[in-house]
Amino acid sequence: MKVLVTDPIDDAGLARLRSAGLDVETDFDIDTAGVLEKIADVDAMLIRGTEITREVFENAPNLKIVSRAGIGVDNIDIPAATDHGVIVANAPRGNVYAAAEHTIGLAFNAAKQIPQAHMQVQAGGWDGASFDALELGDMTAGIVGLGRLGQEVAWRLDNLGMDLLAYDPYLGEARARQMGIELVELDELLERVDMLSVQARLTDETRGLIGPEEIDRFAGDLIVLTSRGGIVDEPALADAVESGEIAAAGVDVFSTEPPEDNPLLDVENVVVTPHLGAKTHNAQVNVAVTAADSIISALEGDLVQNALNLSSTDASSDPRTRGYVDVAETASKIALRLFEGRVESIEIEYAGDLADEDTNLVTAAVFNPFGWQDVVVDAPTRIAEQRGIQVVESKRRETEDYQSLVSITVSDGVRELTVSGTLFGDNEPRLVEIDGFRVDATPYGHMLISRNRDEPGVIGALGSVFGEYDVNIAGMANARESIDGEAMSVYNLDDPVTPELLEELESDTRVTGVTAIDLD
Ligand SMILES: NC(=O)C1=CN([C@@H]2O[C@H](COP(=O)(O)OP(=O)(O)OC[C@H]3O[C@@H](n4cnc5c(N)ncnc54)[C@H](O)[C@@H]3O)[C@@H](O)[C@H]2O)C=CC1
Ligand SMILES: O=C(O)C(=O)COP(=O)(O)O
Repeated sequence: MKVLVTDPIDDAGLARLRSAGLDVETDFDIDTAGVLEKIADVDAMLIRGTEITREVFENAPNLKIVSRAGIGVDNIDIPAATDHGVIVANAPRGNVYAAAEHTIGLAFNAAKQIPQAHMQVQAGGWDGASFDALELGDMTAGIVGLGRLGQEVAWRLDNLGMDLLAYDPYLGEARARQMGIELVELDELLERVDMLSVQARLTDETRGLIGPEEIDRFAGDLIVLTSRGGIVDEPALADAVESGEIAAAGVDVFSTEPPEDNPLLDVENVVVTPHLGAKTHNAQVNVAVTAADSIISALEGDLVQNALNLSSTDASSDPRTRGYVDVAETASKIALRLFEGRVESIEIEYAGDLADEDTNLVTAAVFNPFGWQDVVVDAPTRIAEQRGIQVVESKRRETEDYQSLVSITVSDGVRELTVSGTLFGDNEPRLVEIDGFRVDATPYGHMLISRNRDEPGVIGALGSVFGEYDVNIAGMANARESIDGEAMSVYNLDDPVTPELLEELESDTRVTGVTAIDLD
């Protein structure tokens, strides 16, 4: 069977593949177009940064796995892989220490202006007074994204004597407390910390998370970026360091790599490195071997420990639960978007016929919308609990109205919110309860959920606002608590919801809340 390797990896990984009897082709100069030319007879791909688009999966009839020798998988279209039954796997642990050390290295280099001083001395200069170094030990650091890498960075900063805060919407408070870290909202973090360290993964949610407004709000001196470009606005950061509002920055990752015309490259107090975080010998061996092992497991039909998606071949292996994988993921995504607290626990209830089935894959799907890199096919509950989120799974045979029902309840210990879904007729997903409202909504595409006072004219008024913004309503489900009480409307829209449209809907005093959710 043929494995195509499109990025340089340590020889240990290549040797592993060859010793398993696989035919290994390496082509490190290849781009996505080149992949398309070669992919027809390829069974597995081992990659790092090569972009793997939907088109690749569409033209790869034999492909079973794309294995990433590294952590970030933002270069792979995972939903497309899942649609085509292709497993996506990464190497989640192999380079974390290397990347954490690099983060600390960058922090010191930027704070102490070491590269600038080095260049001065090499050029014959000797003017220590021209540098204005920062001291890390007295600082409070704020970590955005307290996952594996964020936690390794936190541990090292803690040992330098720094106080620590973090922003991470998918981590339980108790877990952070165990590490001596205070979890706060992003705005508070920006106002309270001296050093900002960004270790979140790049997702639709984190892209542009730290934009010009957030850079402006940041009251500290130092920013370090080592997870992915695109999370922090580069021109705004460059301006802030150039003008001295922020003393220094250390940047390993860029929105486009290699960076082209990137303003960060022109600012003296921004120390840059060429995505160097993982490039230690140990890390390179680790990730190459892990990625190769995943390929061998997949091609031998064994469980792939580091699989990140529920490939449709797995999900379809049991037609009784297949449809519920999507229902559960959607219900979980909607619950997370609507819930206003921090999720400390999650209850997954299976009722009706589904209670008799093996629901492991359905449970794993519940965690897909959480912003974690490791999506938990193997042991979803254990991984959630490692992140400080309690999981309660329950099953009951009886349901009032449905053959099967999956209900997801998220809670912060005080408030809770439930979303329930089922399959109708020909496996058609339906949402039947959202936060106490009984609805009959089809989850797909651009959705908007509004809560409003149950008064005449409100729905018409909202409809006119959609019209004004040229957004067509494809479907709508309405539910209410009681006459004159609160009502909920769930819209399917042909067009995406813009921030301006949201603002206008919210400006109607009869509307108590609107949430836009994109499902594909
Ligand atoms: N510079 C380099 O060479 C390296 C970079 N990386 C990057 O680091 C990233 C993180 O890796 P891990 O920590 O292993 O992944 P992880 O999945 O363990 O951690 C990511 C964390 O981000 C959090 N998160 C998700 N959405 C968020 C949001 N909206 N706001 C704040 N936090 C959010 C998650 O809850 C999670 O705790 C990888 O995705 C990869 O892109 C990893 C290794 C080397
Ligand atoms: O593992 C990751 O996500 C990294 O960013 C490091 O990987 P790379 O050096 O780009 O292969």
